[in-house]
Amino acid sequence: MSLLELEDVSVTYRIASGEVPAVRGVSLTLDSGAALGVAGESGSGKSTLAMALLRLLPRDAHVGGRILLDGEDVLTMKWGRMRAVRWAEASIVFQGAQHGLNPVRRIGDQIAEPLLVHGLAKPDAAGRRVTELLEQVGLPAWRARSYPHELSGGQRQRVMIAMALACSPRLIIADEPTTALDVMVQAQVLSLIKELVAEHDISLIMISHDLSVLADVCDQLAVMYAGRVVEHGPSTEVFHDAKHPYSRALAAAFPTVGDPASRLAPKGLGGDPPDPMQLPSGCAFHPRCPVALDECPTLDVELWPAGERRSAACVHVREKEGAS
Ligand SMILES: Nc1ncnc2c1ncn2[C@@H]1O[C@H](COP(=O)(O)OP(=O)(O)OP(=O)(O)O)[C@@H](O)[C@H]1O
Repeated sequence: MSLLELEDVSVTYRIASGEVPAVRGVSLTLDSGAALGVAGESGSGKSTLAMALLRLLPRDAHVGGRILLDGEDVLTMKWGRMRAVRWAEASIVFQGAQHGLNPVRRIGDQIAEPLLVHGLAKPDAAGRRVTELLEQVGLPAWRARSYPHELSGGQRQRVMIAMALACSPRLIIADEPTTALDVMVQAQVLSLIKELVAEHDISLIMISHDLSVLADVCDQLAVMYAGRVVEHGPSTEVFHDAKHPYSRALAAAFPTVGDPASRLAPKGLGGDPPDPMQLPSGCAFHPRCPVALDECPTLDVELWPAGERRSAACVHVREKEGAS
């Protein structure tokens, strides 16, 4: 049974100079207890998509399509219901934990807040839950009395994960949860996330530019380029045998988890990702594509089947798989 279904989701920012189509026609499903990785370079629309899931986007963002969380459309929910869903049913961990924590409040009070706000615990019980959550994320109970500046970056990210777990949500969205951390701490936080989602049967959407990290943690991968999903399938297959030339370049840039090369741009790709306000015609990837054909600039691109439970938006896949 799907916990989350995205049907033709699009997000357009309306700014003074025009419209920014940040997410274009994304359809994905996430089964209960499964982990989906969303990969792509900076600007591909990953964070916009994540924020759209919990309606956390600024007012100038216009969202289309349907986002069904356990069958309920997030986009048409009343605000009261939406607030109840956040933290309690789905929570989000952002990149750079230092920005997500209040610098002048103790850690324990911040972890307890979602429990108290949602009326899920009285102060005493919330205190006990904070101790339990700190233990789950590998921090001693006395850390509840610390302030954020007394913790390392990795510890702060653990606190953010404890907050995300506080109300026992069914879905956690982790947006580049380890990007700001050094390689060793990154590996520790990743294994913590893996362990927690498995133990608590939580569904996970994890966002990263690093395909190797996602392949390590997630069952399924969606690769985004210029606001669209260009490849989707089981993560190890997409990572080791990508069908789209963009996914291949991303996979080649991040050979193993935590590799220092993960800070580099995709190998073999010239140029930059396109400006969403001036998207190339046809397949938006064609100006950077090493295997582009004459027809790519005018191609009506879609996700074509690329083997069992796999799809890719590349003309070569369409030809090989015999789709039309
Ligand atoms: N508030 C906003 N107003 C206008 N455009 C925006 C806004 N937020 C994001 N964008 C644009 O939307 C596009 C997608 O941005 P988004 O942050 O979702 O990408 P991303 O893949 O998450 O990138 P990163 O990895 O750098 O966070 C980009 O072109 C970005 O400039």
